[in-house]
Amino acid sequence: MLLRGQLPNLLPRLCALRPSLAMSSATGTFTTDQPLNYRAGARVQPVDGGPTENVYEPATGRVISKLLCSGEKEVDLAVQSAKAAFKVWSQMSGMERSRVLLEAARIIREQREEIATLETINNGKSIFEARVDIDICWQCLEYYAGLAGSLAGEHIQLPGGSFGYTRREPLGVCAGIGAWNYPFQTACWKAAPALACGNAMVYKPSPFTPISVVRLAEIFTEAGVPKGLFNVVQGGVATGQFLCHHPDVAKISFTGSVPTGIKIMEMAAKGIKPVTLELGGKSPLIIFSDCTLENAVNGALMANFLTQGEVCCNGTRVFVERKILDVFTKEVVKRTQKIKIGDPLLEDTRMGALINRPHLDRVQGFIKQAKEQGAEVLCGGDLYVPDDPKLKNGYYMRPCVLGNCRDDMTCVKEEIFGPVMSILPFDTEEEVVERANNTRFGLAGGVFTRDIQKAHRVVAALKAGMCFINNYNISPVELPFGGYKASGFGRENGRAAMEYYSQLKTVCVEMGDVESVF
Ligand SMILES: NC(=O)C1=CN([C@@H]2O[C@H](COP(=O)(O)OP(=O)(O)OC[C@H]3O[C@@H](n4cnc5c(N)ncnc54)[C@H](O)[C@@H]3O)[C@@H](O)[C@H]2O)C=CC1
Ligand SMILES: C[N+](C)(C)CCCC(=O)O
Repeated sequence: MLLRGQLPNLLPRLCALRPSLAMSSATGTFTTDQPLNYRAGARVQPVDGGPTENVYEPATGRVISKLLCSGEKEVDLAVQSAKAAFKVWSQMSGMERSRVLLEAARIIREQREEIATLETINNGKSIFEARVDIDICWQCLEYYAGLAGSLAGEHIQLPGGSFGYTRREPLGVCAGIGAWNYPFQTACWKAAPALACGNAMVYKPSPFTPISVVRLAEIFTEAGVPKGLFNVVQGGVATGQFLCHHPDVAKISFTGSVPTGIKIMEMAAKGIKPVTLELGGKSPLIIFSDCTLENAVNGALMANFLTQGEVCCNGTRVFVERKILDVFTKEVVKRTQKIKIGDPLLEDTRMGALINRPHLDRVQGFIKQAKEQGAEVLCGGDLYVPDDPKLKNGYYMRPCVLGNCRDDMTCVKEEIFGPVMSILPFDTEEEVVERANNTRFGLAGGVFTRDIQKAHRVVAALKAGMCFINNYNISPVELPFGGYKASGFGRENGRAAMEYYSQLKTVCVEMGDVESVF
């Protein structure tokens, strides 16, 4: 096999030693040479594996696997495998599909520690957070299992005893393309509603985080989906393009950056395919002086520092009413300085490593530019070098709070996708709503206040798809999630997602004779 010999120290082969993974894994030990594509119910190497990419452990900078990018032939085989499984799965009742999805949820729950560990090793986020991510995944599958049985149309009476009815039908083979910040979760958010509606899926994770999604594919098979219902192709731009252009792909659900989202939409336009786009953001978090300060501070930390700040819906523009600017800022800085950075597999770590060196450099570049434009670094922003020698090549930085910010600064306008919070004072509600909406993005927004009328008034005025009152960045799977404006369209989670993975057929039934015009 191609990978044998390329990675001399392949022990422990944790994927192979599954049940004991959680116990035996430590930062700096994991490697795998298992194939990372999944097709027709099994791990496979791509038939036309193109360029090889290194897969890294962000905590140490070590290569943990090699990725073979799938070519056009492999993508086609995955789509054909999905097409065959779709024939079986789409004919099953919602209740039958529900049982399989519930079993998948159960297995994820059972293997929570193992999956969270894989996620931490490949993404760099803390194990504490990864466990929460995995909990959201099984909850998502449970939720859509619950909805699968109630997918139904309407009956509409027409004159003379005639009637019509609608059927909610699956679309066919759906393509899922994901980013690297929530690898397993993004796949679940797409697969759960897609499969509940009777679709099949070919999923392409980010080439930076290819590892955990293959476990999801194995779990679906173990749970009893027809072989080929959920396939994984690995690769970057070219593989994604083959998938989007494939004539048998009926829908594309994409999570990633705005520029790629535009390309996805262009490709979808050529094939008249529906798309769901979950894109970037630069969301506002508005702190009024009548808030509960401790909650607002906690909310600001939640809004900025989960997953090293690599979160699309982060509230990175923190607008603070001037009256409490000093006390809020002091408290936020104090709490930010206390965040424990380091080995993400340690229980008490709360911030791990950023995804890779180029991204860390990019985030550092934003901070440098912010300083040049007049922002003041109130804390952090510099590289963090852990004491543990095995972590010395990891991609760490200290979470950063920027003061003295203005709306026209780059750090306030552009998505940084790193642990960088910008604090902006405001004086009136009217002013802050206008400034909050003055962005091309519209993914999320938040408000902290004890005045319920003001809270509802402000979120009603925010041009954003996901708004929080007195909290931030929690993810109940029952609630639809998605953006306004350049942050995309379509929704994941909640009942709404069922709309985006099904199509409506109308059947008009004549009970009398045909009255012809001719
Ligand atoms: N709204 C949301 O739910 C989320 C949005 N994001 C956004 O994603 C970005 C960071 O993620 P990245 O992986 O760097 O984004 P990206 O846009 O570079 O890549 C996302 C995915 O698209 C694939 N891809 C890239 N070019 C493609 C092409 N031409 N055709 C088909 N596929 C292609 C990549 O391989 C990857 O799997 C941030 O802007 C962030 O805001 C990230 C997570 C969630
Ligand atoms: C889970 N949550 C809400 C923190 C983030 C989900 C969206 C993303 O993939 O960035």
